[in-house]
Amino acid sequence: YQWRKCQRLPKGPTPLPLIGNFHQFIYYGIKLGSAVAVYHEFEKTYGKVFTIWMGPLPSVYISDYDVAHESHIKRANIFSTRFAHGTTNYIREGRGIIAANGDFWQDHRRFALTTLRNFGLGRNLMEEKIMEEYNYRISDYKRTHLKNGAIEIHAGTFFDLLVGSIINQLLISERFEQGDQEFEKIKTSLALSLENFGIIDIFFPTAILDSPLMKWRQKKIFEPFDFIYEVSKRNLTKRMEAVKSGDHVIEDGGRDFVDAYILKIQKDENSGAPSTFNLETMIIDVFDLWQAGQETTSTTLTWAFCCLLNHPNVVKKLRAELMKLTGGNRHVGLNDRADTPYLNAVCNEVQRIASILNINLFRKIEQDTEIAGQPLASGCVVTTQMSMLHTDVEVYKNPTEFRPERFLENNTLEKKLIPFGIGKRSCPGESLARAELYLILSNVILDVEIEAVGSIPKILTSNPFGLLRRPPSYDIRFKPLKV
Ligand code: HEM
Repeated sequence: YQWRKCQRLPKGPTPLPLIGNFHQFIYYGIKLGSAVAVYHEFEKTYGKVFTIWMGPLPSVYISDYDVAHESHIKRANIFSTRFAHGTTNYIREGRGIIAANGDFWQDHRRFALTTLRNFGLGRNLMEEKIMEEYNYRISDYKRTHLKNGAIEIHAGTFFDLLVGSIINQLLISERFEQGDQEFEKIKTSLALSLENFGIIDIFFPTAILDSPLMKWRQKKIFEPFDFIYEVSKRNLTKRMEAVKSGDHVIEDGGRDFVDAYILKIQKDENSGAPSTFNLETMIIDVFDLWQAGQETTSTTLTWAFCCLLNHPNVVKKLRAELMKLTGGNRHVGLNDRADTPYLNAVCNEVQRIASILNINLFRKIEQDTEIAGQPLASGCVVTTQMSMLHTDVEVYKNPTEFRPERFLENNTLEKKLIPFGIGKRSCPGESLARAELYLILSNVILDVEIEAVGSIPKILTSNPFGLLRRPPSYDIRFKPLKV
């Protein structure tokens, strides 16, 4: 069966029955030190589209931009079904946005995009919200973490609180404060989960991962998801009850995502039409948006400042551009984007170096087709592996080097940089994430001098085989700028 199936799939290392290519993966993993290095090793032999068998399931990896474009955009109808097995489907059970498919997915993704856009995603209102949280967080840390006139903070915690509060304000108009027990519990359990998260969590059916057989690892892996779900459920049920009792009045389309969702539930109920919008699906949608919007952006910002601490020359050039633009008299805004070529290049290079997903989310192929002249059998899963694309030596010379100038020297590179994925399932939070990265990075550099507390963190991930490529953990000092 396996041999026959291989004939209808792109070439790849020879799989064994049941275990597929796990043994080669482990061998090369030990030898080369990271999942991305293993993929590149296979790419050397089999080309930019190849198959790796994850146990009995064949998964096809694409590491070429043109092939990704051809499949995920031009033939989006075949390449847009999410493969949501394992932990991806835990709690969600085909609901929400990340793990849903078909009409449910389309309705909920469209609703999320429209609602977030109405609340200013990609517009000035978004900038106001991000800057308000940024200014609040800086003044709060000035109050609690000032040492010899400088703020000393753990970079990851600072960005977690800042980004977590931005998305929380959008969803439910609440900010997290330092020392918030719930937030700390989410973050510590999420960190533990991500450290233990492995390839089996993507490919094993949810029923097995959640069965007594796997009890020994469930607490580590599932705890944060259970907890985030419980917190969302409690807060959203409270809001729903407050609306019913008249304690919370929704005016002018509401002030946040949850208000807009409650209006949508009421509208659908009144119309009597069948609807998938209710309290339970609201909890899952919020659960998805919060998780997808918090860890990703915070991780990227932590990578950004790790890169900048290692490259004071880049900070100098960046600050010179921003000072020239603003005269040091105002903050940088989203309308400045056309006038900040160097800052734009820095943001691009940060996202390339960070490439936060070692393993991108998968799509499922439900009909026989072909890809780059190779057959693709129904039943396999496929993904564009951005972690490979962004480290392709043919596109990015010395890919491990942080050098924003490469984007200024070659304007075709930006098109090939796809940190938010490609096609219909690409990230709906892209404009929010881009705005956060642009505004926070530029305004920190404009406002303060940055310094590592202790030794400068190396630009190296702490978990080269995890799903999320986590940045190093480090403390940073924000010192008043010498004029
Ligand atoms: C730097 C920050 C971020 C990065 C790098 C990122 C990256 C990604 C990637 C690679 C995907 C998968 C695309 C695919 O299937 O090919 C994705 C999906 C998704 N992202 Fe993001 N993301 C970020 C921030 C956000 C934010 C801020 C939000 C929420 C406001 C968000 C919400 C989502 C959702 C809901 C999906 C699932 C989309 C679907 O299946 O239709 N992300 N993201």
